[in-house]
Amino acid sequence: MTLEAKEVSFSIHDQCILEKVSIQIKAKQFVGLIGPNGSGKSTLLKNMYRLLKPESGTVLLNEQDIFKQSSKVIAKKLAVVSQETPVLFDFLVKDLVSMGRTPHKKLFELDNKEDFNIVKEALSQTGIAHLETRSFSSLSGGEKKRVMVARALAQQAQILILDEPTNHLDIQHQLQLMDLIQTLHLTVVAALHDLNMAAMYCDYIYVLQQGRIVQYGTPEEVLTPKLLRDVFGVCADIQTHPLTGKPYLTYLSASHSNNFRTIST
Ligand SMILES: Nc1ncnc2c1ncn2[C@@H]1O[C@H](COP(=O)(O)OP(=O)(O)OP(=O)(O)O)[C@@H](O)[C@H]1O
Repeated sequence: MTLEAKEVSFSIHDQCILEKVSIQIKAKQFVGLIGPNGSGKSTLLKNMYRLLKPESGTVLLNEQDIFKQSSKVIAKKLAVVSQETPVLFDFLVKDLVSMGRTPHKKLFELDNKEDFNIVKEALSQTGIAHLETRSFSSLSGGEKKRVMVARALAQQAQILILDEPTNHLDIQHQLQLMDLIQTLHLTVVAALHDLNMAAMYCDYIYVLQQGRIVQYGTPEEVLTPKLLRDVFGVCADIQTHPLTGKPYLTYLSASHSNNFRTIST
Protein backbone atom coordinates (compact mmCIF):
# COMPACT_ATOMS: atom_id res chain seq x y z
CA MET A 1 0.00 0.00 0.00
CA THR A 2 1.34 3.41 -0.96
CA LEU A 3 0.14 6.96 -0.39
CA GLU A 4 1.23 9.99 -2.31
CA ALA A 5 0.41 13.69 -2.48
CA LYS A 6 1.30 15.20 -5.85
CA GLU A 7 1.68 18.96 -6.08
CA VAL A 8 -1.17 19.53 -3.59
CA SER A 9 -2.17 23.16 -3.11
CA PHE A 10 -4.80 24.32 -0.65
CA SER A 11 -6.08 27.74 0.45
CA ILE A 12 -8.45 29.00 3.13
CA HIS A 13 -10.11 32.41 2.57
CA ASP A 14 -7.66 33.17 -0.24
CA GLN A 15 -4.73 32.46 2.07
CA CYS A 16 -2.39 29.84 0.64
CA ILE A 17 -1.87 27.11 3.28
CA LEU A 18 -0.19 24.48 1.07
CA GLU A 19 1.70 25.24 -2.11
CA LYS A 20 2.44 22.39 -4.51
CA VAL A 21 3.30 19.93 -1.77
CA SER A 22 4.48 16.51 -2.91
CA ILE A 23 5.18 13.68 -0.51
CA GLN A 24 5.44 9.98 -1.10
CA ILE A 25 5.04 7.13 1.40
CA LYS A 26 6.10 3.81 -0.04
CA ALA A 27 4.87 0.45 1.27
CA LYS A 28 5.79 -0.17 4.92
CA GLN A 29 7.72 3.07 5.27
CA PHE A 30 7.38 5.18 8.40
CA VAL A 31 7.41 8.76 7.18
CA GLY A 32 7.45 11.78 9.47
CA LEU A 33 6.12 15.25 8.78
CA ILE A 34 7.76 17.96 10.84
CA GLY A 35 7.53 21.75 10.85
CA PRO A 36 6.74 24.68 13.09
CA ASN A 37 3.23 25.47 14.36
CA GLY A 38 0.98 26.53 11.52
CA SER A 39 3.29 25.23 8.77
CA GLY A 40 0.47 23.10 7.31
CA LYS A 41 1.10 19.58 8.65
CA SER A 42 -2.51 18.88 9.73
CA THR A 43 -3.93 20.53 6.62
CA LEU A 44 -1.75 18.32 4.42
CA LEU A 45 -2.81 15.18 6.29
CA LYS A 46 -6.49 16.23 6.04
CA ASN A 47 -6.04 16.56 2.27
CA MET A 48 -4.48 13.11 2.25
CA TYR A 49 -7.34 11.44 4.13
CA ARG A 50 -10.05 13.28 2.16
CA LEU A 51 -11.37 15.53 4.91
CA LEU A 52 -10.31 18.45 2.71
CA LYS A 53 -10.15 18.55 -1.08
CA PRO A 54 -7.00 19.96 -2.68
CA GLU A 55 -7.48 23.07 -4.74
CA SER A 56 -5.09 21.55 -7.23
CA GLY A 57 -2.93 18.45 -7.31
CA THR A 58 -3.86 14.88 -6.50
CA VAL A 59 -3.69 12.36 -3.67
CA LEU A 60 -3.03 8.81 -4.75
CA LEU A 61 -3.84 5.77 -2.64
CA ASN A 62 -2.19 2.77 -4.24
CA GLU A 63 -1.66 4.90 -7.32
CA GLN A 64 -5.38 5.67 -7.66
CA ASP A 65 -6.99 9.06 -7.06
CA ILE A 66 -8.37 8.97 -3.51
CA PHE A 67 -11.32 11.17 -4.54
CA LYS A 68 -12.43 8.60 -7.10
CA GLN A 69 -12.71 5.77 -4.55
CA SER A 70 -15.65 5.11 -2.22
CA SER A 71 -15.39 5.99 1.49
CA LYS A 72 -15.85 2.36 2.43
CA VAL A 73 -13.08 1.14 0.15
CA ILE A 74 -10.76 3.82 1.53
CA ALA A 75 -11.66 3.04 5.15
CA LYS A 76 -10.55 -0.56 4.61
CA LYS A 77 -7.17 0.65 3.44
CA LEU A 78 -6.51 3.75 5.48
CA ALA A 79 -7.01 4.54 9.19
CA VAL A 80 -6.61 7.96 10.77
CA VAL A 81 -5.80 9.17 14.26
CA SER A 82 -6.45 12.90 14.09
CA GLN A 83 -5.54 15.62 16.58
CA GLU A 84 -9.16 16.16 17.55
CA THR A 85 -10.95 13.60 19.71
CA PRO A 86 -14.56 13.06 18.66
CA VAL A 87 -17.47 14.27 20.74
CA LEU A 88 -18.95 10.88 21.49
CA PHE A 89 -20.11 11.33 25.05
CA ASP A 90 -22.21 8.23 25.58
CA PHE A 91 -20.02 5.58 23.99
CA LEU A 92 -18.21 2.95 25.98
CA VAL A 93 -14.56 2.45 25.07
CA LYS A 94 -15.17 -1.06 23.67
CA ASP A 95 -18.04 0.21 21.47
CA LEU A 96 -15.92 3.03 20.14
CA VAL A 97 -13.07 0.68 19.29
CA SER A 98 -15.60 -1.70 17.65
CA MET A 99 -16.48 1.13 15.27
CA GLY A 100 -13.13 0.40 13.63
CA ARG A 101 -14.75 -2.76 12.27
CA THR A 102 -17.53 -0.84 10.42
CA PRO A 103 -15.80 -0.69 7.00
CA HIS A 104 -15.55 -4.50 7.06
CA LYS A 105 -19.28 -5.02 7.76
CA LYS A 106 -22.37 -4.96 5.60
CA LEU A 107 -25.28 -2.72 6.58
CA PHE A 108 -26.83 -4.02 9.85
CA GLU A 109 -24.37 -6.92 9.99
CA LEU A 110 -23.48 -7.64 13.60
CA ASP A 111 -19.96 -8.12 14.93
CA ASN A 112 -18.88 -11.77 14.96
CA LYS A 113 -16.29 -13.62 17.06
CA GLU A 114 -13.45 -12.53 14.79
CA ASP A 115 -14.47 -8.88 15.21
CA PHE A 116 -14.59 -9.28 19.00
CA ASN A 117 -11.12 -10.83 18.98
CA ILE A 118 -9.71 -8.04 16.80
CA VAL A 119 -11.19 -5.40 19.13
CA LYS A 120 -9.85 -7.26 22.17
CA GLU A 121 -6.40 -7.39 20.60
CA ALA A 122 -6.48 -3.66 19.76
CA LEU A 123 -7.50 -2.83 23.35
CA SER A 124 -4.68 -4.99 24.66
CA GLN A 125 -2.02 -3.64 22.24
CA THR A 126 -2.77 -0.07 23.31
CA GLY A 127 -2.86 -0.98 27.00
CA ILE A 128 -6.47 0.03 27.59
CA ALA A 129 -8.17 -3.35 28.13
CA HIS A 130 -8.95 -2.28 31.71
CA LEU A 131 -10.88 0.74 30.37
CA GLU A 132 -13.19 -1.16 28.00
CA THR A 133 -16.38 -0.52 29.98
CA ARG A 134 -15.59 3.11 30.79
CA SER A 135 -17.41 5.90 28.99
CA PHE A 136 -15.17 7.74 26.55
CA SER A 137 -16.02 11.14 28.02
CA SER A 138 -14.72 10.11 31.45
CA LEU A 139 -11.19 9.37 30.18
CA SER A 140 -8.06 11.51 30.46
CA GLY A 141 -6.54 13.08 27.33
CA GLY A 142 -3.91 10.37 27.03
CA GLU A 143 -6.43 7.57 27.56
CA LYS A 144 -8.68 9.06 24.88
CA LYS A 145 -5.75 9.19 22.49
CA ARG A 146 -5.04 5.50 23.06
CA VAL A 147 -8.69 4.65 22.41
CA MET A 148 -8.48 6.44 19.06
CA VAL A 149 -5.33 4.50 18.22
CA ALA A 150 -7.07 1.23 19.24
CA ARG A 151 -9.98 2.09 16.94
CA ALA A 152 -7.53 2.68 14.06
CA LEU A 153 -5.83 -0.67 14.78
CA ALA A 154 -9.20 -2.47 14.87
CA GLN A 155 -9.81 -1.08 11.39
CA GLN A 156 -6.90 -3.27 10.21
CA ALA A 157 -5.95 -0.82 7.49
CA GLN A 158 -2.55 -1.11 5.85
CA ILE A 159 -1.96 2.65 5.95
CA LEU A 160 -1.99 4.73 9.12
CA ILE A 161 -2.21 8.52 9.12
CA LEU A 162 -1.32 9.94 12.52
CA ASP A 163 -1.56 13.60 13.50
CA GLU A 164 0.62 14.07 16.56
CA PRO A 165 -0.05 10.56 17.89
CA THR A 166 1.96 11.03 21.07
CA ASN A 167 0.28 14.28 22.07
CA HIS A 168 -1.14 13.92 25.63
CA LEU A 169 0.75 10.68 26.30
CA ASP A 170 3.24 10.29 29.14
CA ILE A 171 6.74 9.23 28.11
CA GLN A 172 6.18 5.51 28.75
CA HIS A 173 3.05 5.48 26.61
CA GLN A 174 4.70 7.62 23.92
CA LEU A 175 7.44 5.01 23.53
CA GLN A 176 5.03 2.08 23.77
CA LEU A 177 2.82 3.56 21.06
CA MET A 178 5.68 4.37 18.70
CA ASP A 179 7.23 0.91 19.27
CA LEU A 180 3.87 -0.73 18.61
CA ILE A 181 3.31 1.21 15.40
CA GLN A 182 6.82 0.36 14.24
CA THR A 183 6.36 -3.36 14.92
CA LEU A 184 3.10 -3.50 12.92
CA HIS A 185 5.09 -2.82 9.70
CA LEU A 186 2.34 -0.69 8.19
CA THR A 187 2.68 2.23 5.81
CA VAL A 188 2.70 5.19 8.17
CA VAL A 189 2.73 8.96 7.83
CA ALA A 190 2.81 10.91 11.08
CA ALA A 191 2.97 14.60 11.94
CA LEU A 192 5.38 14.84 14.85
CA HIS A 193 6.54 17.70 17.04
CA ASP A 194 9.10 15.73 18.99
CA LEU A 195 12.14 15.70 16.70
CA ASN A 196 13.96 13.07 18.77
CA MET A 197 10.96 10.77 18.26
CA ALA A 198 11.04 11.57 14.55
CA ALA A 199 14.77 10.77 14.47
CA MET A 200 14.27 7.49 16.31
CA TYR A 201 11.29 6.05 14.41
CA CYS A 202 11.08 7.59 10.93
CA ASP A 203 12.64 6.11 7.81
CA TYR A 204 12.20 9.45 6.05
CA ILE A 205 11.24 12.93 7.14
CA TYR A 206 9.60 15.76 5.21
CA VAL A 207 9.95 19.29 6.57
CA LEU A 208 7.13 21.78 6.02
CA GLN A 209 7.64 25.51 6.37
CA GLN A 210 4.90 28.00 5.49
CA GLY A 211 3.08 25.42 3.42
CA ARG A 212 6.06 24.24 1.40
CA ILE A 213 8.33 21.23 1.64
CA VAL A 214 11.78 22.65 2.32
CA GLN A 215 13.69 19.46 3.06
CA TYR A 216 13.31 15.71 2.67
CA GLY A 217 15.48 12.70 3.50
CA THR A 218 16.56 10.32 6.21
CA PRO A 219 16.66 11.70 9.79
CA GLU A 220 20.46 11.97 9.47
CA GLU A 221 20.16 14.00 6.29
CA VAL A 222 17.35 16.26 7.49
CA LEU A 223 18.06 16.98 11.16
CA THR A 224 21.01 19.34 10.95
CA PRO A 225 21.84 22.38 13.10
CA LYS A 226 21.28 24.57 10.03
CA LEU A 227 17.77 23.23 9.42
CA LEU A 228 16.84 23.64 13.07
CA ARG A 229 18.06 27.21 13.00
CA ASP A 230 16.52 28.12 9.64
CA VAL A 231 13.15 26.40 10.06
CA PHE A 232 12.53 26.20 13.79
CA GLY A 233 14.65 29.17 14.91
CA VAL A 234 16.48 27.15 17.56
CA CYS A 235 20.06 26.27 18.26
CA ALA A 236 20.68 22.56 18.80
CA ASP A 237 23.61 20.24 19.28
CA ILE A 238 23.10 17.03 17.28
CA GLN A 239 25.03 13.86 18.04
CA THR A 240 24.66 10.26 16.97
CA HIS A 241 23.30 8.48 20.03
CA PRO A 242 25.71 5.67 21.05
CA LEU A 243 22.88 3.20 21.80
CA THR A 244 20.33 3.91 19.08
CA GLY A 245 22.75 5.03 16.36
CA LYS A 246 20.17 7.75 15.53
CA PRO A 247 20.59 11.52 15.66
CA TYR A 248 19.96 12.90 19.13
CA LEU A 249 19.11 16.57 19.56
CA THR A 250 19.91 18.70 22.57
CA TYR A 251 18.31 22.13 22.37
CA LEU A 252 20.37 24.98 23.70
CA SER A 253 19.06 28.00 25.56
CA ALA A 254 20.18 31.46 24.44
CA SER A 255 23.08 31.55 26.94
CA HIS A 256 24.25 28.03 26.10
CA SER A 257 23.94 28.63 22.39
CA ASN A 258 26.39 31.57 22.70
CA ASN A 259 28.90 29.20 24.37
CA PHE A 260 28.20 26.60 21.67
CA ARG A 261 28.93 29.12 18.92
CA THR A 262 32.17 30.12 20.65
CA ILE A 263 33.28 26.50 21.00
CA SER A 264 32.29 25.47 17.50
CA THR A 265 33.99 28.45 15.81
N1 LIG B 1 -10.33 26.59 9.25
C1 LIG B 1 -9.30 27.44 9.16
N2 LIG B 1 -9.52 28.77 9.01
C2 LIG B 1 -8.48 29.64 8.90
N3 LIG B 1 -7.19 29.27 8.94
C3 LIG B 1 -6.91 27.95 9.10
C4 LIG B 1 -7.95 26.97 9.22
N4 LIG B 1 -7.37 25.76 9.36
C5 LIG B 1 -6.03 25.97 9.34
N5 LIG B 1 -5.77 27.28 9.19
C6 LIG B 1 -4.45 27.90 9.13
O1 LIG B 1 -3.64 27.13 8.26
C7 LIG B 1 -2.30 27.13 8.71
C8 LIG B 1 -1.81 25.69 8.82
O2 LIG B 1 -2.52 25.05 9.87
P1 LIG B 1 -2.22 23.55 10.28
O3 LIG B 1 -3.15 23.20 11.40
O4 LIG B 1 -2.25 22.72 9.06
O5 LIG B 1 -0.72 23.67 10.81
P2 LIG B 1 0.14 22.61 11.62
O6 LIG B 1 1.49 22.59 10.98
O7 LIG B 1 -0.57 21.32 11.74
O8 LIG B 1 0.23 23.36 13.04
P3 LIG B 1 0.43 22.78 14.53
O9 LIG B 1 1.84 22.31 14.60
O10 LIG B 1 0.22 24.02 15.35
O11 LIG B 1 -0.58 21.72 14.78
C9 LIG B 1 -2.28 27.88 10.05
O12 LIG B 1 -1.85 29.19 9.82
C10 LIG B 1 -3.75 27.86 10.47
O13 LIG B 1 -4.06 28.99 11.26
